[in-house]
Amino acid sequence: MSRKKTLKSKGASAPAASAIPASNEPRPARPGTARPGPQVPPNGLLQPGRPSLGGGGDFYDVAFKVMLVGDSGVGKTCLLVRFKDGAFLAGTFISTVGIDFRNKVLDVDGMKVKLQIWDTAGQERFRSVTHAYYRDAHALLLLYDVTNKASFDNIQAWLTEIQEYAQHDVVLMLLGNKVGIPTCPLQPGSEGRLAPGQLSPRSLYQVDSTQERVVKREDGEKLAKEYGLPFMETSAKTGLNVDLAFTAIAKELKQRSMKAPSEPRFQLHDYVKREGRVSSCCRP
Ligand SMILES: Nc1nc2c(ncn2[C@@H]2O[C@H](COP(=O)(O)OP(=O)(O)OP(=O)(O)O)[C@@H](O)[C@H]2O)c(=O)[nH]1
Ligand SMILES: [Mg+2]
Repeated sequence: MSRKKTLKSKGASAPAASAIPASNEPRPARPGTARPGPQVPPNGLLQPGRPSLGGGGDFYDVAFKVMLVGDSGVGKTCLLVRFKDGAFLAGTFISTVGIDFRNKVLDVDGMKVKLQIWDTAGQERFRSVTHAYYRDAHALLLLYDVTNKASFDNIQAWLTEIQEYAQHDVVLMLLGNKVGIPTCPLQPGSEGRLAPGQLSPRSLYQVDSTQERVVKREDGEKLAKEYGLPFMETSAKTGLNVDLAFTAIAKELKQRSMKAPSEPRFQLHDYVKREGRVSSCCRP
């Protein structure tokens, strides 16, 4: 049985996701504290306007659990901090111990959608801790680092793990992190897209740091296509596509949770392809 076939069928015709009820929310762990797996949420949407227990009193209509996974050092914690606080954790790399979570409420087409985002430790020694959390995740963001080939090569192993521990209908997205926004002159209003002829060939593989890109965008796209996954390149440092990745997940989960959607079905793949910014102009 090929992985491609199995994983493709995971995302295709998934049933409605079950939302997390406010009363069953796990309480926030102290940063760096390993905790046992949370309770399985029962089916059903939340009552409109229920306050969030773990999110500082934010109001929301529906809540979902999202998990960040991938090798140690790919930028999971930084991606979450960028999304939650709009900041970049530069400086010394402090590896996550166990698991931690942050909440953020998004306005998705008039509905308050709370994402409870679990930041897992990428280090092998914490794998057994994180396994316990997969089963309740509604969505997974699987990251690799475009400056670290091993982190890309390990994606297949992560997919096998996801297949083993996550729900069959989990929403899954592949992200290549640490890409850069081009530094050459931009056309007005074209942030992230460059005018033709303004880049040197080196810029094709630009990253947002002094590290060299070793995983081409095309390789990420190819792998994602092979497994039927939506794909984007991101930068926790510059914020490139970070909000978009979480918004896309929130839109997909919200749509799935609605019994009889009034609007046309949300197309996750098309959305990220259409809205995603690229880090080089040399690609149509
Ligand atoms: N240039 C650049 N550096 C980044 C980016 N994201 C993270 N980093 C750096 O990469 C290192 C690792 O980032 P983390 O977010 O802690 O990595 P992690 O995936 O959470 O690692 P674990 O907690 O060990 O699983 C840190 O030094 C960050 O500053 C990015 O988008 N661009
Ligand atoms: Mg971390």
